[in-house]
Amino acid sequence: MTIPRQPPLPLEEAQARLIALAPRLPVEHRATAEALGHYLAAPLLAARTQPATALSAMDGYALRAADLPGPWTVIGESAAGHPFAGTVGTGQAVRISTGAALPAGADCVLLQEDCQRSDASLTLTGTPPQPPSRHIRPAGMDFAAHDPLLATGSRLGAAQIALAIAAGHGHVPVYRRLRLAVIDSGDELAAAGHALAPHQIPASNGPMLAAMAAALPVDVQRLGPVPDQLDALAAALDRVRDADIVVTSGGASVGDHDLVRPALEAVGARIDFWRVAIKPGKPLLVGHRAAASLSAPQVILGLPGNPASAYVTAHLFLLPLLRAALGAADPLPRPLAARLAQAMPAGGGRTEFLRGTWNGEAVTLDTLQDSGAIAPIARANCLVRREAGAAMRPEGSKVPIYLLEFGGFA
Ligand SMILES: Nc1nc2c(c(=O)[nH]1)N[C@H]1C(S)=C(S)[C@@H](COP(=O)(O)OP(=O)(O)OC[C@H]3O[C@@H](n4cnc5c(N)ncnc54)[C@H](O)[C@@H]3O)O[C@H]1N2
Ligand code: MOO
Repeated sequence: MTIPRQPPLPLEEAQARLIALAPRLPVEHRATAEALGHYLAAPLLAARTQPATALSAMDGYALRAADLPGPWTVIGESAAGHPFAGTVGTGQAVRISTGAALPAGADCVLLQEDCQRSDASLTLTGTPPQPPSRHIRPAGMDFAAHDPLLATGSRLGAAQIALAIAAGHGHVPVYRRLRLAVIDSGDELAAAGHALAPHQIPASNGPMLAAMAAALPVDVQRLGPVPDQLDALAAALDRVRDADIVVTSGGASVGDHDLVRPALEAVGARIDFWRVAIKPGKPLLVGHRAAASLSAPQVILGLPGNPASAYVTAHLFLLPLLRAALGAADPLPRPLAARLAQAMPAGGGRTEFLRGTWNGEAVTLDTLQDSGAIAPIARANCLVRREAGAAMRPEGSKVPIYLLEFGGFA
């Protein structure tokens, strides 16, 4: 099967078509403490009220605001985890610590710095709290039972895990971990750490792509480097039949040894589209094939071999595909506006993603934008977007940038 030669797709259309192919993974109930990086498969409602009862926010004395300015008689203590059993009556106070339950009858916490205690008697020496309830956290201040807390598709980071656990959820519904196969291909490639002849280079794309996926709940299987032979590539694709998603790098272009497309056809995959109007990354290839062991067809993403092309297309296509399959509500990278520290030359025929450095105020473009260069992608902390045919932008103009976090680890 050959695909008709069509013009490269516009970026947004290609991204939408790829995301529409994302396999939906089965839902599982995972221990919340072990769900870091997963996306919620259902909305999370509070299963309890927090705090369940009014608590003191400070160390001091719980008393009745109507009794101000005192004096009081201290009748007991409420410590965190050890509430006072009785009721605070007129002229009475209870010693209270931060996080302890406010005793019945009390509606004011006086800071210990603002009073003086001698045995059971307590007198005001400073300013009473204004309003009197200032140091009290009312029941339900954080959330109440049945409150919606996190929407479907929210990602569980440290704070979201804390919230889910505080809201009474020991387990959360998430999609199961995704199986990703990463294949390096090319006769010139040698596995990391091997001695190299001058015509060889280390296969760096596979480890790079695996590292980019590692921040997501993904199990990565790496293969290769696979030689530029149709049967070797087809055999590698056969070995990864059980993966939810397969990503290759290299061999996606028009050269005599660019065999990813024929290999996909040889293993019965359907090509969805080939080539996107972006620089770097034009020869991107997308296909899929049915697999008996999978509930959804496997998606195969053929990234270009040039390291900067593979890196940029992984940000624009691979990570969004993984996020979509894992249930993200918002899988595409989101740009922010940054000021150019220098003029940006006019754009060419494709939408470009230039390697740059943003210092919090302005963005500087790398002087080396060759898609075969790895040093600039390691220096960059952002990609600067330049539309096809864009006019020259003077220094100080606002341009869209995509932050790369820590070398793509986000
Ligand atoms: N006549 C044309 N030539 C090329 C075109 C074109 O339209 N017409 N497109 C160019 C563009 S754009 C790109 S991008 C590259 C991509 O080609 P491939 O995806 O087929 O990649 P390869 O040729 O296999 O490799 C390109 C380059 O990258 C190095 N490479 C490959 N795999 C790895 C790896 N795993 N780790 C590190 N480096 C890797 C490889 O050695 C090559 O130097 O095609 C242009 N050509
Ligand atoms: O698209 Mo290629 O990635 O320009 O070098």
